[in-house]
Parts: sequence; C-alpha cells; structure tokens
Amino acid sequence: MLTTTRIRDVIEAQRQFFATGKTKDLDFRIEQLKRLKQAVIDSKELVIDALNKDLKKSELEAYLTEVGVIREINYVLKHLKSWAKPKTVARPLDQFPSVARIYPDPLGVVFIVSPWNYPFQLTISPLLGAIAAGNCVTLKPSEISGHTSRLVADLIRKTFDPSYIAVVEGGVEVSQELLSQKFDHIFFTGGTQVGRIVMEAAAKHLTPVTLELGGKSPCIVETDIDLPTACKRIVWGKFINAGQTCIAPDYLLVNRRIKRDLLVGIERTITEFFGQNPANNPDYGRIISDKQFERLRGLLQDEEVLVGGQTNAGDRYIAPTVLDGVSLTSPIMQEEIFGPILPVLEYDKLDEAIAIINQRPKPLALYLFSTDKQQQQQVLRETSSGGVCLNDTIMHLGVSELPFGGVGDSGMGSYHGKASFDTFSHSKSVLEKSFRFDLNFRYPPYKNKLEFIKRFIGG
Ligand SMILES: NC(=O)C1=CN([C@@H]2O[C@H](COP(=O)(O)OP(=O)(O)OC[C@H]3O[C@@H](n4cnc5c(N)ncnc54)[C@H](OP(=O)(O)O)[C@@H]3O)[C@@H](O)[C@H]2O)C=CC1
Ligand SMILES: CCCCCC(=O)O
Repeated sequence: MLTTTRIRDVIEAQRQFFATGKTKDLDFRIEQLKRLKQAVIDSKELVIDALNKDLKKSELEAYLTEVGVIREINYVLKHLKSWAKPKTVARPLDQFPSVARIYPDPLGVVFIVSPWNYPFQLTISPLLGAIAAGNCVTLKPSEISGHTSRLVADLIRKTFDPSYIAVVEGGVEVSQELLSQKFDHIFFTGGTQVGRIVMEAAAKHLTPVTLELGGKSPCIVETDIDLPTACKRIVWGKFINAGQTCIAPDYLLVNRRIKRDLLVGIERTITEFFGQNPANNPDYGRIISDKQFERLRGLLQDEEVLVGGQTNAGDRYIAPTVLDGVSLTSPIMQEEIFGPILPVLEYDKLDEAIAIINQRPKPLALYLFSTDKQQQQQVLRETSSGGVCLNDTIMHLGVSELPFGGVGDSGMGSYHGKASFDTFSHSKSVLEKSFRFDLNFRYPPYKNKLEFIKRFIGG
C-alpha cells in the first residue's frame, strides 16, 4: 500500500505537470486518447481473461460491456476538437462593442474511484473523459475485482507517466487516504452509502464531485406490449453479469392482467438464454465475492421462488431467479439487489405502481414497457429517475448523446460523450470589450441619469 507521503508525492507531481500546460494542448490530449485506445486494443485478450477470472464474465459480455469502451474513445476523438473550441455567445446591445465567449477549462488534478462490477469499463470510461478535458488523473480501481484491477494498473503504468495518469491500487484504506487529499474533482462510482463518505471527504476541500451511485431501478410492465420481446429484454437486462449491474431492472411492477403470461414468458426466456442448468452455461456469470454471495443468498430466505433459486457457495453461483408473492416489506425490497434475483410485485392501476416508485429513493434507471403514449407521458411526468428506457432495459447507456447519471440517492452529475468532457471541464465565461466606443450611463456622477436607467431596466 502506498504511504501517505507517496500519495502526496504522486499528486504533487501531477500538479506540477498540470502547471506546465501540456495537458491543455489539444494535440497532446488526442495523442493520449489514441495511446489509451491502442493500449485497450493490445490488452483485450488479457482483459477478457481477467474478467472471466473475477466474474466468470463471458467473452461476449466482456467485449460488449467492457472492451467496447473503445467505441467511446472513438466518439470522443471524433468530437473533441469542436467541444474544446471556445463558444461565442450572444450579448445584449448595451454591451456593444464586445465579444462574449465560453472557454472549457480543464479542472486540474482529478481523482477517479471505480467499482468491481464492470471494473474495466467503469475505470476507462471516466478516465477518457478526464483526458479529453485536459486533466491529470489519479485512479483507484476496486481491489475486489483483483485480476481486472491489476490489469488496469499494468495497462495505465505501461501507457502513461504517473505525473500525468497515476493508478493507486488498494482497498478502502487507500481510497480513504486518497479522499483526504485535495483534488480538483472526484469522480466516484459505487454504492450510495460510500457516496456519502466521498461527498463528506470532498466537502473538506470544497472539491466538486460526480457520484455515480446505485439503487433499486423499477421495471413497470403494462399490458399493450410485444410480450416475447419484452421478456427477452427484461431477462437480458436483469441477468447480464449475473445481475451485478447498477442499472439492472431491480424489481418488476406488473399489471395484474398480464402477470401470468409475463412470468411464463420470463421463465421460458431464461431457459432459452441459459438452458436447463445455467451453472454449466459459459454465457452466465458468477457473484464477485463470498460476501456478496452470502448477502444475496440471505435475500432468498423465506421467499417464494418461482424460477431458479439454486445456489452453490463454492462456485459463487446463484441461478437466474424469479420471486413471486413479494411484499414491499420483504428484505429484498429494502436494498439494491445487485444480483440475479428478480422480485415481482403486481398492481391493478398504473397509479399504484407510480406511487410505489415515488415512495422510495429516486432510482438510477426506470423502465416502462408500454406502447400507450399517455401511460409513457404519465410515468415520465410523475416519476423522477437518473434515466429512463421505454420498452427496453439498459440500452439507454448505448447512446453517447444521452448523459448518464443519477438523481437524489442514485447520484449527481453525469458522463458519457460530451457529458464526460463537460464534467471534467470548467466553463469559463469571457467578455472582451472594445475601447472604440463607451456608454457612460453607468459612471458617476449619476445626476440626470436615473430616469434613463429606470427606462433601461424597465419594470
Ligand atoms: N452509477 C453507476 O454507474 C454505477 C453504480 N454502481 C454501484 O456501485 C455499487 C457496487 O459497487 P461496489 O464496488 O460494491 O461499491 P462500493 O461503494 O463498495 O465501492 C466503490 C469504490 O469505493 C471504494 N470504497 C468502498 N468503501 C469505501 C469507503 N468506506 N471509503 C472510501 N472508498 C471506499 C471501493 O474500494 P474497494 O472495492 O477496493 O473496496 C471501490 O473502489 C452498487 O451500489 C452499484 O449500484 C456500480 C456500477 C456503476
Ligand atoms: C451494461 C453496462 C453497464 C455499466 C454500468 C452499470 O453497472 O450499470
């Protein structure tokens, strides 16, 4: 573990490098993004292997949800020049002659803390945004996803000088030591509880934070839908990465009229996707740790298992599981599940489902399966969540133009695409005045100018 002195030395070296102005140079940033992209491409087999060791993540999921961060690097490279240009904006006549502009300034030395569930993508994605915006970065990946985080550390150390991009390996203690240092921004991805700790530590230095947190993302299922497709999209979104996805549909709220058909369809789809014994299926992953495995197994106690329910502690395996007869007071409804267990609650009227959602902390994602435009508008109008996907799950994350982030207990700030560039930039307002012409109404003596000012201000 790095000592406090070493951590301070790392950060000081980054401050000195940032002070050279090198990271502000656009060609430098583009070059670093290309180096990062090449490093990811060169390491992809190692990444896939590490993710399989940590989570038994399949090669396809590793490509789709982790190595696929290459696509985001390409997107940023395509747009960076235009994002980095100062923007000229309109100004009122009384400021004539002048030019008003907004300059995107890099923040300085930023700190990125990432979680274990998508340990590669959730480290590289915010990192590329920080690089694009011209910052130096200190990274702290999760020690729980040990194989992948060690690989990320090796990749970063081989690609960048630590005075520019540094990675500090370790767990909670290292994270807390780093949080005690002053940064110009902290980008944290993790649970809401730790998010509070991060924000408290940041407050001591008045450091702005982005908190990418979690919570219970509801999935409402109404009657007028393409049922087989809805089943595929719900099962995929719930059980990808063995349910360890922050925007996985946490629980279903199902219109009673479609519940039976939906549950039959979900059971059929689970078998179609993972076979009769998902434990032997290489497409299905494992729980990250014994601690998470025991927590999830505990949530199954005294619940009515409709599908799945099988567990194997030695393999940290929990079958894709659907629970029926769940009540709002069940333990599984008191915490983010973050695992392959899908509780089903039912309702008669959509208002009931909306009320259940609004009685709980604001979720990171909210899903509604309905083709009824009025129902869609009602849910969008009457609920608050980080983001919404209508008639699918998770896929809103695949649109770089859609900022991704939470609200309330599910987080603050956002990233992806230009939102990443904006998160790691300060929008500096600049007004350039001319000496060619000067209105003297604002200068003393004010005598005889009051009437003009009153008319000018109006009201
Ligand atoms: N909004 C989003 O984009 C995402 C949100 N999440 C959320 O993250 C959670 C699961 O990830 P998980 O890694 O378990 O989250 P944690 O909050 O436990 O950990 C996140 C990071 O913070 C570190 N950390 C843990 N405890 C402390 C502490 N007391 N002080 C300082 N740092 C600490 C961890 O280190 P270490 O792991 O080394 O112990 C890890 O690097 C879920 O709630 C999920 O919803 C997950 C993915 C994406
Ligand atoms: C499918 C990729 C999802 C990454 C962020 C999360 O954990 O939800």
